[in-house]
Amino acid sequence: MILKIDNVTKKFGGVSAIKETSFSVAPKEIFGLIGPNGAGKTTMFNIITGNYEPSSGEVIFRNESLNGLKPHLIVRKGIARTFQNIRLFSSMSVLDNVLIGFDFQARYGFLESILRFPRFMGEEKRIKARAMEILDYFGMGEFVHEKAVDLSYGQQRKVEIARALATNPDLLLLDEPAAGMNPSETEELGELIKKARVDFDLTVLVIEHDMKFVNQLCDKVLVLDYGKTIFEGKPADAILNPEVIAAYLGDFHND
Ligand SMILES: Nc1ncnc2c1ncn2[C@@H]1O[C@H](COP(=O)(O)OP(=O)(O)OP(=O)(O)O)[C@@H](O)[C@H]1O
Repeated sequence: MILKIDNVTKKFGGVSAIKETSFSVAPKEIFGLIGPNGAGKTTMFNIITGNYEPSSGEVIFRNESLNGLKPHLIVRKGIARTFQNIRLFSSMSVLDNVLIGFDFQARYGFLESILRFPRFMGEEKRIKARAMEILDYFGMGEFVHEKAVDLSYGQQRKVEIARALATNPDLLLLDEPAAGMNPSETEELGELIKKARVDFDLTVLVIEHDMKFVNQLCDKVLVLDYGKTIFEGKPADAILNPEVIAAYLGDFHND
């Protein structure tokens, strides 16, 4: 298993957003985290990425506990994410937004970058080429010099994924990647994520509300409701499960 969530609880004041939840994600799996609004999905992402500390329980990534690690260190361990609300720098170019993902500072501090100027320049060139390559992969090659704000919603989501991939992750967390996309864009994105899993050697954990998309994309799903697991298994079986149906009140497109 590449990721193991071991009996994790997260409390905010008196409210438990996550209650004693456990699950494991296998290498190269596309694993869906689903459930109605407020079920605790984004909280789970925030725990995995170190934005929140679990109240109890443990997150284990490649046999190593992530508890207590700051988010930037977790990125360096090989976990990257996108956000439910797109977080691009709107007035910066598409290319610069992706370059941020490469985390220059992590490799070269300011002084180091002056002392090793030639090497730094070589590295910068290499990083730029890789950023262009990733953007091309997502069909964004012709937009690299556009400002992020001038792109469509669907294009911005692809740039966010490209930026996450720039950190060279083993595990990619996608928070509602298809939100705001039309059905054909959604289907295209699903195929692209499946292809990227192979080409970028990725394990993917995805939060999504669109069950058609989940069905197309995910090998396995975990359904949360009020912070508790109510189903784990194949997406096609989830939509037939009475407890899952009750949690959604029979409406899988309630968002
Ligand atoms: N920082 C916080 N402080 C207090 N309560 C929070 C915080 N973050 C989340 N919660 C609460 O935890 C619960 C789970 O929220 P969370 O955002 O994880 O749900 P979700 O499944 O991602 O929902 P959605 O589909 O609407 O994004 C909610 O009741 C929410 O109000």
